[in-house]
Amino acid sequence: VPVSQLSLAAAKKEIVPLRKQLTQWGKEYYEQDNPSVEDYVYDRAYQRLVELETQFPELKSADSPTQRVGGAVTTQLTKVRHDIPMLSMGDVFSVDELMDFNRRQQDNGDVTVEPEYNLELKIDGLSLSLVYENGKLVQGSTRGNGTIGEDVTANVMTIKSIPHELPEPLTLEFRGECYMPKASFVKLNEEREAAGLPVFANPRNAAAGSLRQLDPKVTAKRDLATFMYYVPEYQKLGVTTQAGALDRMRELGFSVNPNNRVVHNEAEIAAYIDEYTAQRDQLSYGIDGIVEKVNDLATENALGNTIKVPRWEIAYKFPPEEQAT
Ligand SMILES: NC(=O)c1cc2c(N)ncc(C(N)=O)c2s1
Repeated sequence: VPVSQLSLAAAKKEIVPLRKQLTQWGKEYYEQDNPSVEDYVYDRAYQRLVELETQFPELKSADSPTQRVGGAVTTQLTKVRHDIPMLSMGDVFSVDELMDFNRRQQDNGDVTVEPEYNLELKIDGLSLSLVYENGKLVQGSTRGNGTIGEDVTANVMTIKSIPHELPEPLTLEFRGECYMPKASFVKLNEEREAAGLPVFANPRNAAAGSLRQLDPKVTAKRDLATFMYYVPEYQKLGVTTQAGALDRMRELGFSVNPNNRVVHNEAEIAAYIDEYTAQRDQLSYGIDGIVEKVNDLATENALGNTIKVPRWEIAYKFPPEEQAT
């Protein structure tokens, strides 16, 4: 039933169990790296809760999953505060919705947004922050709940694609995705099966479970990989566009996904989405969508973020894959 046709009583009846269900799923996803439902199930339920709370603000409650970015952080790893929050992203599920987002973004009233976007693959892993001081890697951390993450410095030191030292003495944070290649995931689960250990449900959980280890020697054996994609203080890189920032990260020795593309209109956006929807199964790593970013970084800065998500980037999520029988 559309939220607009619900009575307050009916909304209350629906919102309570929905909130409990999302809190439970959130715990599984953020704390146990073992969600019991596909992302799209969670996303759809979350969207419904947002609609209900928007239509009936008197039903909003501080402990609602919509009032927190990400889940709670509960592991023995030490905590790290992200001075610049690691935000999640808004989602859209169709090209039409994506075009609506772009139109609203351009009609925002005070920031002129040139229709030039950088499209990137949305890697199915977990967010990673790397901090360098004078070109040396000093800290690695997870997103956690967006403000408080977990320190995984010793673990990231074992990941081959992460440079310990940059060719320039930069003091800067770099963000990206830590993921496990599909082939490594299959091999790891075969080994775990043979050893009578519980298997991981998907590569994302395997990456999260492998990165958030207390023992770096375990991480070292897990064949983790990275694609770096964002520099919060991009001004220090001497670039003006997101595409330029990716090139600079390649120059610095980071692993950066090669499939980004600068586009200027709906046809090019739709073509990119079709291309990678078709290629999804052939890629050696998991992707669950596309990330569209405003290419001009000054514009990105001017647009800024809402309390929970950036205004300058959006995720287009693929329809769920048919589960392999
Ligand atoms: N802001 C986020 O939560 C992002 C999440 C992701 C992801 N999982 N994969 C790729 C990108 C990208 N290329 O920007 C982003 S951005």
